[in-house]
Amino acid sequence: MTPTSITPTSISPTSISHALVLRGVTKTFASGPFGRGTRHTAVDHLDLTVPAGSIHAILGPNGAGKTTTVSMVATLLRADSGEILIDGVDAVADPSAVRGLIGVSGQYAAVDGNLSGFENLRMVAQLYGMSRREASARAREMIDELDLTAAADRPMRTYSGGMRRRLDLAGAIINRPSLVILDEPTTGLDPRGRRQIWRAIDELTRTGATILLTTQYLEEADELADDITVVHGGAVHARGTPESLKREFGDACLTVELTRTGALRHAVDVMTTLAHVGSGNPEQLDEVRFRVQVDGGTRSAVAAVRALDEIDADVVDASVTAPTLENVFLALTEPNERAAGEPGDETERVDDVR
Ligand SMILES: Nc1ncnc2c1ncn2[C@@H]1O[C@H](COP(=O)(O)OP(=O)(O)OP(=O)(O)O)[C@@H](O)[C@H]1O
Repeated sequence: MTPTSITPTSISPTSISHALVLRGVTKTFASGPFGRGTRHTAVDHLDLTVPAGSIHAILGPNGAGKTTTVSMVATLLRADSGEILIDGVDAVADPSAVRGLIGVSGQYAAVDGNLSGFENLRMVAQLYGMSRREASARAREMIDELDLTAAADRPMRTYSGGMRRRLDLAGAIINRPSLVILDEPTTGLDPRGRRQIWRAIDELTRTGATILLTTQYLEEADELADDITVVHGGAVHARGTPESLKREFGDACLTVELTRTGALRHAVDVMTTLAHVGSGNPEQLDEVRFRVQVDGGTRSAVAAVRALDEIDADVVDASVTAPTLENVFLALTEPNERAAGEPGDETERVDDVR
């Protein structure tokens, strides 16, 4: 993974090369027969900048507009308005030029199930205009890189889900695109299959490729992404590095275990009075444990434990867990989104971005 850290507004257009720029991109769909019903805005004035060679993840709940966004970047859908630039080429005005610059996952896995993985890839390479010899060499190279050597000459219909995904990824990158678009590349894979794809994606960035990724798996974004944009209702809600988002929007959690005679109810009542030191509402986990968010990290965890000590609560164990991207996701996409604090150095709220 490239250790790039960006602050979108702090990057001057000349200071860094952007593989992908979206400005004010909007897409609406009409409902009802013949598209005559009400219009629904799937993507709403979306701005995004992705530095060359980095991995950018778009996160959001179902229906947030992720697939619509990547489909517009992939020239599979036309934006209603706004600008999409890939390596400086306008995807709306010149989609065919852009198609030579991008690779899109999900399009190659089922080319022909009776052909072997190698034959499928060679065919895709030839479709990109490579000679048969060049296509064969490139297909073999991809097969080896994606760990498919042993199965290369078997009919593709015998491949497992994970192998198909890797073959699909090989098809998406066989033409050495500068921007690779991966829409939920590991959905449905088991943990081993997922990790194999992660390794392949990581390897890909070493060749200088830029990756735009959507995923439902927060640990996937955490593992792979240099930067994350959280979208909700078609608009950007926040963006930053995984770490800056966790710092800004995720809360650490204090879990406390008392002895059986440790007066849990009383302890929980005391916790509810500690909002002034950054504790949230305590949640009772069982008859001896409760959990409470501690906005102020260690400081509020220490204050909480002190308060328990003052009431002789018989604490057996108290541990603080670091915020996760899941906390961030939930905080930013819940229906009554909490009023998040001021943006940190590396994290932006949508109001700051537009
Ligand atoms: N072709 C279409 N016609 C009408 N509405 C559409 C169409 N495609 C998407 N939408 C709507 O646009 C919104 C965004 O959909 P999109 O598929 O981009 O979301 P998503 O974030 O990818 O969701 P998911 O995680 O469920 O795949 C949704 O409300 C969806 O119903």
